[in-house]
Amino acid sequence: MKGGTVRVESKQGPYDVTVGRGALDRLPDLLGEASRVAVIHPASLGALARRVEAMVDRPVTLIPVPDAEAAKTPQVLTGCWNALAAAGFTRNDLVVGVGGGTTTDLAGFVAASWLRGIGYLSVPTSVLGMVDAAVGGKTGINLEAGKNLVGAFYEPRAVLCDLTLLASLDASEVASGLAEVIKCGFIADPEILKLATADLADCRDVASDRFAELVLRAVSVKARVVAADFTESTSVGDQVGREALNYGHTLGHAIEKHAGFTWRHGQAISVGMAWMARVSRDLLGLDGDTVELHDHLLGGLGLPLSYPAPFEELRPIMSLDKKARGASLRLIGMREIGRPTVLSEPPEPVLAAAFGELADR
Ligand SMILES: NC(=O)c1ccc[n+]([C@@H]2O[C@H](COP(=O)([O-])OP(=O)(O)OC[C@H]3O[C@@H](n4cnc5c(N)ncnc54)[C@H](O)[C@@H]3O)[C@@H](O)[C@H]2O)c1
Ligand SMILES: O=C(O)C(=O)C[C@@H](O)[C@H](O)[C@H](O)COP(=O)(O)O
Ligand SMILES: [Zn+2]
Repeated sequence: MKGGTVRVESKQGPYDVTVGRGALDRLPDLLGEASRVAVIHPASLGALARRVEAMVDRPVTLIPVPDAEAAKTPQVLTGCWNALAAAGFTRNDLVVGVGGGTTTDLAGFVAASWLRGIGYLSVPTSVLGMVDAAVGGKTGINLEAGKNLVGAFYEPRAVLCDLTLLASLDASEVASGLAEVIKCGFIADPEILKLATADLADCRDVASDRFAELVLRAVSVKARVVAADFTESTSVGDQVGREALNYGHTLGHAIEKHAGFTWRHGQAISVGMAWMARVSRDLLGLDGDTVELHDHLLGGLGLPLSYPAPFEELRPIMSLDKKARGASLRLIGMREIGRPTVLSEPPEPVLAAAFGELADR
């Protein structure tokens, strides 16, 4: 399998996510009525941004932004708004986000907020961007206080996942994106876990058929989940909607904040999933083999399974998680593979002990 198209039928959809080598060639057909196009990209991907500019037959404003989480700040957001104002962007114009998940989160929010919403086209260039961040309409920025605290649900008109763009990505970035793929396997698609178990090295090869199938499967999981619960509002009792995609993220986001946003998102949620597997074993009866499978797959992909800080320093940060309600912590746990569930007000000693177990491995 070398690629394919997944349709996202969300509340603001429908739109297509095109996965494959050469997917970027579709871009000129997706410009619609735009009089102008802004290309928001990390400065380090300037050559790619200029390649996109050359594909556009109308005025283009290139907006370079910092790399990684440094892009997701109020200051950078303001800089993007000012660039659109200077170039006279109007309601029919288009923002194109070209970059990893940090860039597409930022660019999507620029599009969502400029004139209360203009067209947005997403060109993710990292594994994580393709399998998760660019799909499903969560856009936004971080604050000093924590991850993704300001943003909007705002869908793109299309997502172009050109697998050839991944050739220049570091191995650690590939692994970071695969953490979200493994997450999709645990919450909704056991075939992902089988594909990964069969050949972990092949999973990390962005030119392999196995890799392309993993991307498509993860995008399909995300499309199904957001179609059923776009604004993350249908979890009832221990039944879980879009919040399932947050498996491993309560601790993961706390680690990112604690590390001053120097840890990659995928690395942080890897620790978060290893932790949640243990919490789920202790509180939801998840079997030991599935806990082991977390360690085997995540560790085997080169992802971390522990974080070097006392749990007491991470726990207060977790209270700012979007799933929390008032003083009550709500986690996404798992009863078995494919059966995520909401875990409300989990006993604190269990949380601390599970974290200690990771350090002792
Ligand atoms: N909106 C969502 O639903 C959603 C989902 C998952 C993650 N996220 C967010 O996504 C972000 C993480 O995304 P990420 O892991 O892509 O990080 P990133 O955007 O920081 O990209 C990782 C690094 O790879 C570089 N890079 C990107 N594409 C490249 C390429 N083709 N060649 C060489 N280098 C390249 C980037 O410049 C950066 O240095 C986090 O902020 C996370 O919170 C959002
Ligand atoms: O799309 C979703 O919903 C997710 O939760 C996907 C996550 O992988 C992603 O990291 C997302 O940005 C987390 O969002 P947040 O609402 O917890 O900030
Ligand atoms: Zn994530």
